[in-house]
Amino acid sequence: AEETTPSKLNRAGSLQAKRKPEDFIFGKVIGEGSFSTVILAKEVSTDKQYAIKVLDKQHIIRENKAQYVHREKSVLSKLNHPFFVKLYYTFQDKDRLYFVLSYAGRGELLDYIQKLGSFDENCTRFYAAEVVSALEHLHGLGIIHRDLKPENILFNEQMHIQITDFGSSKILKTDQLGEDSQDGSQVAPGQKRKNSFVGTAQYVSPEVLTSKKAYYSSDLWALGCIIYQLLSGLPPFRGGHEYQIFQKITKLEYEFPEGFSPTARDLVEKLLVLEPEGRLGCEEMGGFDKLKKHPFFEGVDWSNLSKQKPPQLV
Ligand SMILES: NC(=O)c1nn(CC2CCNCC2)c2c1CCc1cnc(N=C3C=CCC=C3)nc1-2
Repeated sequence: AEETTPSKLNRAGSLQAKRKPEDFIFGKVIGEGSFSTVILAKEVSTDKQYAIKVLDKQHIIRENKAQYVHREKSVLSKLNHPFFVKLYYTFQDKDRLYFVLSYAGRGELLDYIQKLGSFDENCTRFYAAEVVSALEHLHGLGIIHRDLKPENILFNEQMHIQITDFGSSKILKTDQLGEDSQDGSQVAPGQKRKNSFVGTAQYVSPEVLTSKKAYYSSDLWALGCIIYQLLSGLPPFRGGHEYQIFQKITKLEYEFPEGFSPTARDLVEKLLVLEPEGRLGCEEMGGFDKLKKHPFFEGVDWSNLSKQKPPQLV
């Protein structure tokens, strides 16, 4: 009998044929991870472009990374928000796993910062607001990104952000009663845990460096670094070598360039706080509502950012 294509229920609960590699024409490589390659691909039947993350099964097993792959898939499957890359399909063949993700065609925020030198206040306000809105959604799902940086903030064709790369994210709580889905150990909601992962030097928070604990507010620290970098062109903590950067972070050794606006400075100073519970936007400091009310965000309409026309990047 002819082989029937296996099918499964999609998000909307309708039957969906399982995709297979032959359904796509693979093009250029757009990203390389330690155990994944991201390839631009076109679906033959729809002509739609996707970013397909291809993972080698043997390599994942050899490097004992299966738990990270499961975590990334479970995080991506939970995420259904305009400011995150979307996971459409997953399938596998004998040697590889395939994650079919939305393609953010306008590339990385980092490229625009480097091309323009820095963003003006209006563009910084808009895109910082999109990142805040994205973090509010992510933390609301009990997920920490843990490696937020301008390279992982992409733009779609409409120039709205698409946050990506959840290979190093952490699920602090699932919908069940605080059970941590990765290894089944019980983690009370909001409680922190020992972790092996450390983010990218310039954006890693002091607590991850000293106690290896992941907090929701570790992403707020990264937000502070990103806002500083949007307005000044460079991240606040810099150095020739990682240990020099780490030293400056743990000693909160950074300064503002001439002309940095006082309102923006006040916001960055409220995010780059050594104690995680002291950062504007964390629960202990009034949560995201308090952060969204900061004077720097005056005039932002938080209700429909993804529907607004982004300011022209100048
Ligand atoms: N690791 C990933 O999941 C991933 N990696 N990339 C490419 C990386 C390139 C370096 N900076 C971080 C992203 C992607 C994804 C998800 C899905 C995804 C969707 N669209 C793009 N688009 C790009 C367009 C131009 C240049 C780079 C990426 N890229 C990705």
